Amino acid sequence: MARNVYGLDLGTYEIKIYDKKTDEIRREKDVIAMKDKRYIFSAGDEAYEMYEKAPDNIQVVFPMKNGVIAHFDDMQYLLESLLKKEHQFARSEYLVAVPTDVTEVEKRAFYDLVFHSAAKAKSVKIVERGIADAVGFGADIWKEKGMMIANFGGGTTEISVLSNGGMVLNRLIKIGGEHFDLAVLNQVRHHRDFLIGRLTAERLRREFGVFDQATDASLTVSGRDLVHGVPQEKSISIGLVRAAMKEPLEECVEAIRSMFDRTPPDVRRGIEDNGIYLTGGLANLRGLSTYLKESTGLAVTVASNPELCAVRGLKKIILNKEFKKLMYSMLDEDYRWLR
Ligand SMILES: Nc1ncnc2c1ncn2[C@@H]1O[C@H](COP(=O)(O)OP(=O)(O)OP(=O)(O)O)[C@@H](O)[C@H]1O
Repeated sequence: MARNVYGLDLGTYEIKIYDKKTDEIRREKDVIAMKDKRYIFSAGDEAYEMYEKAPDNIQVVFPMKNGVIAHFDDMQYLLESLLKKEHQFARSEYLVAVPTDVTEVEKRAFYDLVFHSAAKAKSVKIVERGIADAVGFGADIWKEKGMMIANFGGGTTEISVLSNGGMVLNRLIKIGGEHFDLAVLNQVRHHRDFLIGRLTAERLRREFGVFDQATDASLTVSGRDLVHGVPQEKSISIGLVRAAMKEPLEECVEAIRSMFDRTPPDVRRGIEDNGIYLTGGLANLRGLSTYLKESTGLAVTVASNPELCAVRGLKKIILNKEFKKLMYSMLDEDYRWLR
């Protein structure tokens, strides 16, 4: 008998784990800190705390890149160290949310990560992340004729069109929170000759958001003056931060529009009625829903705690037999049903 069942949403920014036994959702930053490029120094939130503050011999590494596993061994270590905090995680069953628009090799890596880890999984099942999101949102996925889910995450934006419990269209764009942060960082460097860290850039975009009436706000942040090479504090205006986010935002809107245009007419009608459902942590960005509404002409609804929507869906799928057919094993012969 399996000891426990876990739901895993392995994000570029944060890992979310649902534990059936305790009925809890845990989240931890998807980061490890290495010492002298050889030893693991710390993992998860503790490692993230060291980002941009660590001494030279400590390297802070993000094992996921653009929604897929970039450093397999580091990711495996991180997952194991998170699961070890649980009791008796060996011989458990796992349900993993995986982006749809990735290669088979990338998809397989999610499976191998769990199956061949010290977790000694009893079984590993996969569910498309867009579907987990829809279930987490509370949609009646079997009956809905047309739904569009846009998951704005830390490293990617995944757009899914669903109908009657199946995926009709899906696209993973390599634009997420970290790209917005880099855009802000570069904008501040070019226009103010001032170098800020990525975490400061994240703070600026979280503070200002992308859309509301405010035009004269500013925030004083620390960085390095590039003309004199000294640490300084400077006031950064809302206009500069929002100008930086314009380009990545427009790319996301363009992807939503083109997917909507490619959607079959019957499914489209459903989307016109329901609007777009926003999930993923970046959906918390102030003004994003208004911006998308204005630029696409569709209604927009943001999930509550949108970053947890997919893992909430995993929980429902694990607990509820009616969702059983949404999961599949990569060992099943028909696992390529989406292609
Ligand atoms: N209140 C907020 N305002 C703005 N951005 C936010 C807020 N809360 C979280 N975020 C952003 O959400 C992103 C993380 O979202 P999420 O946890 O869904 O990503 P992920 O699942 O790890 O990444 P991905 O889905 O791309 O693999 C980060 O970039 C973070 O800055």
